[in-house]
Amino acid sequence: MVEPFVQLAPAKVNLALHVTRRREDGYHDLESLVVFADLADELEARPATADTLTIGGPFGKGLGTGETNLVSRAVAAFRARWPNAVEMGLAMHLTKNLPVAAGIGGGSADAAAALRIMASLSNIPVALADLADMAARLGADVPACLVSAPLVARGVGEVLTRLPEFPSCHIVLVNPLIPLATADVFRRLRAHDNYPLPELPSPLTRPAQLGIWLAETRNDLQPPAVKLVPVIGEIVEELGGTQGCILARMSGSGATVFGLFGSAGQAHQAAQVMRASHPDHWVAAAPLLVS
Ligand SMILES: C[C@@](CO)(OP(=O)(O)O)[C@H](O)COP(=O)(O)OP(=O)(O)OC[C@H]1O[C@@H](n2ccc(N)nc2=O)[C@H](O)[C@@H]1O
Ligand SMILES: Nc1ncnc2c1ncn2[C@@H]1O[C@H](COP(=O)(O)OP(=O)(O)O)[C@@H](O)[C@H]1O
Repeated sequence: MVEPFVQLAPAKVNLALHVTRRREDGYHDLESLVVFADLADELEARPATADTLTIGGPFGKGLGTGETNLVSRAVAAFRARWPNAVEMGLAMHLTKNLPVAAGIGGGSADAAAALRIMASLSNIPVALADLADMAARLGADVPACLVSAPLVARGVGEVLTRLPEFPSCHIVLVNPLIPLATADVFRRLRAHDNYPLPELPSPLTRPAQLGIWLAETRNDLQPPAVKLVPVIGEIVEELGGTQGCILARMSGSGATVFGLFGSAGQAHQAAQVMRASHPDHWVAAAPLLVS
């Protein structure tokens, strides 16, 4: 049996997300502090006669394996741009551990993982800038997911500034398992020209410092999302009240809510509290990826 090529597709968390402008093309410019959790989908690839995709894992059910899947789209985009770079076919298997349409970029992370696999198997050198360009065409969050480390994203997500250092933090994610379409949330947004992110402290090394900065920021998509799914507001309040929680807020366009903690113990305790009061929600705790 040939060992598969494996890439993790970590969950994205928008610690802050300011919507700064509505553009002519209908999209919105954002400024977002984006981090990634040590909690991921897993993509495996084995040499095969043709490209195929199978899906398993707790959130794999109902997710199409055809050309609408972001993994298939990423592989097809890579092959169209560099037709002879990867000569063998690839049997891919996606283990879907992250809820779908949840504001934590699972699909985008899967696409980025597929691009990483293709680039690592390529027999010609692929410039990172070309890969990032392809990522941006697959989806607004895919360039950030290629990096999977703390960064500030601007534009619709294609202008990235990596952060040189980031405090060691832990995160709790709670999702009520109500999928929320990004387009619906933007459609409900009333204020389109909010102020940009304040300047980050430098160096940024302590969770408390991050907490002070985050208190000056928002997720502008949270109010419209709460209108569509009111339980998001209740989760923010409850998670925010758990011991040691620096900040609770919605990620992306929702419906996942994160709680930020300075220690693993506090995060696991908060996760237990949330599991006990919401046995029907998805609850996970993990460290943030900081390197
Ligand atoms: C909001 C964010 C923040 O990280 O995360 P998610 O909630 O999706 O995880 C992303 O910008 C989401 O990016 P992505 O998921 O690729 O968005 P798309 O599917 O392309 O967007 C669906 C629709 O939402 C609106 N949209 C999306 C992004 C944006 N910057 N402005 C918009 O107005 C557009 O109407 C678009 O047609
Ligand atoms: N591999 C994939 N995993 C998840 N969603 C996918 C995938 N491929 C395509 N999609 C589609 O992308 C949409 C956004 O999914 P996802 O990235 O999980 O959410 P979000 O953008 O809210 O973070 C879903 O509605 C889903 O139908």
